[in-house]
Amino acid sequence: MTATPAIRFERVHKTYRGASQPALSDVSFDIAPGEFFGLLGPNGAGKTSLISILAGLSRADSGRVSVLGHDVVDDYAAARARLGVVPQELVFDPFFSVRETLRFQCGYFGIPADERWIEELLNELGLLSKADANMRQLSGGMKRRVLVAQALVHRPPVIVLDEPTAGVDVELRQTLWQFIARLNREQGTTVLLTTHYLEEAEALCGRIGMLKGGKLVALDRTSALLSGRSHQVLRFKTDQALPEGLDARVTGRIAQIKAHDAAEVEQILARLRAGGVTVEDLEIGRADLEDVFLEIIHAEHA
Ligand SMILES: Nc1ncnc2c1ncn2[C@@H]1O[C@H](COP(=O)(O)OP(=O)(O)OP(=O)(O)O)[C@@H](O)[C@H]1O
Repeated sequence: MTATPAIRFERVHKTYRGASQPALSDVSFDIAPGEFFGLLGPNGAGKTSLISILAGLSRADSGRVSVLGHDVVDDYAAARARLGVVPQELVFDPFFSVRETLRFQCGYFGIPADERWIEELLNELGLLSKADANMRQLSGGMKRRVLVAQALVHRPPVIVLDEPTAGVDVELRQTLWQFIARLNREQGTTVLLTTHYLEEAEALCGRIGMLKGGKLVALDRTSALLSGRSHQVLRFKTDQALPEGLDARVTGRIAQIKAHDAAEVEQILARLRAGGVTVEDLEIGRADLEDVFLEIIHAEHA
């Protein structure tokens, strides 16, 4: 018998009132207990809609979603108790202190406040010095740390993070990921993450699903997604315009061009030379998740 999935999405459909296109269309996949799973997709792909349905904040038109076997509609309280959700938006009661906010959250789940765990969360997330400050006195980054602590205070076996590092500084990103990775490794906590930082997803997630226009267009182990790309990527800096017909991705001064083998690398370099393009800091690397992502998202029939 296979284990009950930590999260199961079964044929989930959702069309918002007045919308011409469905936000989610027949989305089905499972996340196993203990997985670190990344949900990726461009703006408007449906990631937040799917997470809102999972968290019981919104209803699917059809299909089912469950958390450790508990349906998020029919068995809402049991499903919600097993889930820790870090939402994208910062919403708080400004009159509570950080510590009160965390205690209050325990009350919401009908469990007594576990003071030792609250101290540990405050410590791990760098919030100890702010524990008695009112929420309204905190910076945006500090508020985001509280959101994470709030999601974890009832020790959920499954945590969902919706773009937790959008607009946060490098230090918080590192603190947050070290802590979440440790929960995943040591306690077997299942993690579902959405992010626009593909290097984060590549570093952390064992498996990745990609949504596009409300449909699941890729679902595989991160290593398989990366190794499935046989090509390499030429990266360099230049101030000049590239010759016509070179399929390059250009970001500011940095250009990236796909090459399938050494001969193609030679050809590309020859064309750049012939076009009078001076290149700096040339390197040849393997395709990264961003290349895979762009390839899948831009695939005509995906
Ligand atoms: N409350 C709503 N009412 C109407 N349409 C909505 C609502 N929420 C989302 N949508 C639409 O549903 C689609 C999916 O949006 P969703 O926010 O789920 O995407 P996303 O992948 O989370 O995007 P982002 O990366 O920008 O956060 C979009 O077309 C969006 O405009």
